[in-house]
Amino acid sequence: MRFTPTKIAGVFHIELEPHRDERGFFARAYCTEEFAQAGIDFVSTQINLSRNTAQHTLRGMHYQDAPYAEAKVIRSVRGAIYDVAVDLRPDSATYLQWTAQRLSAERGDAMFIPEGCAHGFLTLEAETDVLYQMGRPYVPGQARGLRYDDPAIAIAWPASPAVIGAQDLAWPLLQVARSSQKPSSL
Ligand SMILES: Cc1cn([C@H]2C[C@H](O)[C@@H](COP(=O)(O)OP(=O)(O)O[C@H]3O[C@H](C)C(=O)[C@H](O)[C@H]3O)O2)c(=O)[nH]c1=O
Repeated sequence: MRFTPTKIAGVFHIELEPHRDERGFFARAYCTEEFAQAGIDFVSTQINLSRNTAQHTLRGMHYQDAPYAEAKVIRSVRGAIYDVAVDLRPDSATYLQWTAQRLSAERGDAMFIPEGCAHGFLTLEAETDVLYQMGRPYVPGQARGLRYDDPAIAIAWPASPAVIGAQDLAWPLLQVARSSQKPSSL
C-alpha cells in the first residue's frame, strides 16, 4: 500500500499496490504492520457497509468525542465518493481546516481518518457502497456531527446533496469565537 499524507496531520490517502496477472490483480487492502510503518497505530475492530442508492447522497459530517473518538479507514467498494475530513483538534495547526479525496472502487483507494477529525462524503455515482473499518466498536448515543455546509469550515463540495438524512441536516453550526478558540458548540 502507498500512504500519502494530506494537509491534515494524520489523514492519509492510501493506494493499492496491485499484483497484476492474466486474471486481473491481487492487492493488500489493510495490514496493521504496514499501517504502523506509515506511523499509523490502527487496529480495525468493526467493519460497516453503507449502500447509497442515489448519486450525490451525502453522509456526515460525523465525529465522536473522547473517550469514544473513532479512527476509520474509508473505501468505496462500488461506485465513487468525494471523501472529506475536518480537523477538530483545537491545538492543531490545521484546526477547522478540511481535506478531500476522490475514492473509487475502480482504483480501490482509501482514506485514513484519525481520532479528532470529522468525516463525511458525497457519492459521485448512483449505487455507491462504502466500507468503513472502525478503530473501536459501536457505542450507541455517542454520534456527534457538524453541518456539511457550515460556513466556519466552508467545505467545497463538487455538487449539492440530492439525498441527505434528517440528522445530518440538524447538526449545530459552529460558533467560532473571534479569537478562534474552541467553538462553543464542540
Ligand atoms: C455504526 C453503527 C450504526 N448503527 C445504527 C445507528 C443508526 O441508527 C444507523 C445508521 O448509523 P449511522 O448514523 O452511524 O450512519 P451514518 O449517519 O450514515 O454514518 C456513517 O457515515 C458517516 C460518514 C461516518 O463517518 C460514520 O462513521 C458512519 O457510521 O445504524 C448500528 O446499529 N450499529 C453500528 O455499528
